[in-house]
Amino acid sequence: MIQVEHMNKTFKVTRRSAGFSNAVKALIHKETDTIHALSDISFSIGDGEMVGYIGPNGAGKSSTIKILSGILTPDHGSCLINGRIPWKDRREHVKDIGVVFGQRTQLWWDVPVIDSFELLRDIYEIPRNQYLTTLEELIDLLALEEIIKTPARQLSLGQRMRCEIAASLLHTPKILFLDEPTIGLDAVSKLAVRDFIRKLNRIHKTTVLLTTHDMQDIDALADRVLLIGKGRLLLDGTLSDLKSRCEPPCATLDEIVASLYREFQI
Ligand SMILES: Nc1ncnc2c1ncn2[C@@H]1O[C@H](COP(=O)(O)OP(=O)(O)OP(=O)(O)O)[C@@H](O)[C@H]1O
Repeated sequence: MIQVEHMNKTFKVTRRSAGFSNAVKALIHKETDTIHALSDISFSIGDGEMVGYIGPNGAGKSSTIKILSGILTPDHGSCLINGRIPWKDRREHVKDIGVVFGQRTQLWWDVPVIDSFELLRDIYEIPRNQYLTTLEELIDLLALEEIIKTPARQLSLGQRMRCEIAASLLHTPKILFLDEPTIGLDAVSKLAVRDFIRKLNRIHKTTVLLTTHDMQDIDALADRVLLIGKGRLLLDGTLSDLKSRCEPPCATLDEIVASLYREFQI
């Protein structure tokens, strides 16, 4: 169970003007701007739900995932995941969650993927028998047999993403956070990733929170959608709720979402 209440997050950034003299001035007198990444965000997600978290660039999606993963601390508000506060109970919390950031890797670049998996087994202290059973299932479902002995740097993006997803699940977490897992993937790889996430949810009842700009991911995977814009939660409903808000002639999900972004001026 994920419970987020009145969560706020700001970032302070140093204001910089172009030119050498301004750079010198900035060394002496720093001016800062405050970015309101998240403002009063509340939602809850039940066990086994698959929820899409959508919004335009800079809306606050990754900041939310980082807070839920325990990487960032919010300024105000509460967040409880399976009864734990992510950034305070990090050691225990990470055993319950898997995280995939589509734009980053958790695999060691120069070693065969299987060696990264072994290292993760040590880090998560996964009992060997449990590890071997999970690994066998992941190799099968994600078709990793042919690529598992290859160093991550030699893999295509689609192959690497399948390995990233496997890496995030070796410790059989109950919750999976996916931040743009299909970014840059070709049609075949996207379908493989979507198919796997559906199976994972069906077989293991894994809770999935998915951020993406690909509305076909949402169509294929999300039972429920949270729409965020400028750090505020604007909609929480099913995909049909979302579709019903758009006046015709919205034909595609992209058009529906674009019209919602216009409606909410985000
Ligand atoms: N470490 C940081 N320092 C300063 N500002 C940040 C930092 N991380 C995020 N922000 C700002 O917070 C806001 C929300 O960013 P966030 O990455 O959460 O958005 P997002 O919805 O994931 O965007 P995208 O779809 O482009 O990935 C943006 O204005 C961003 O510039």
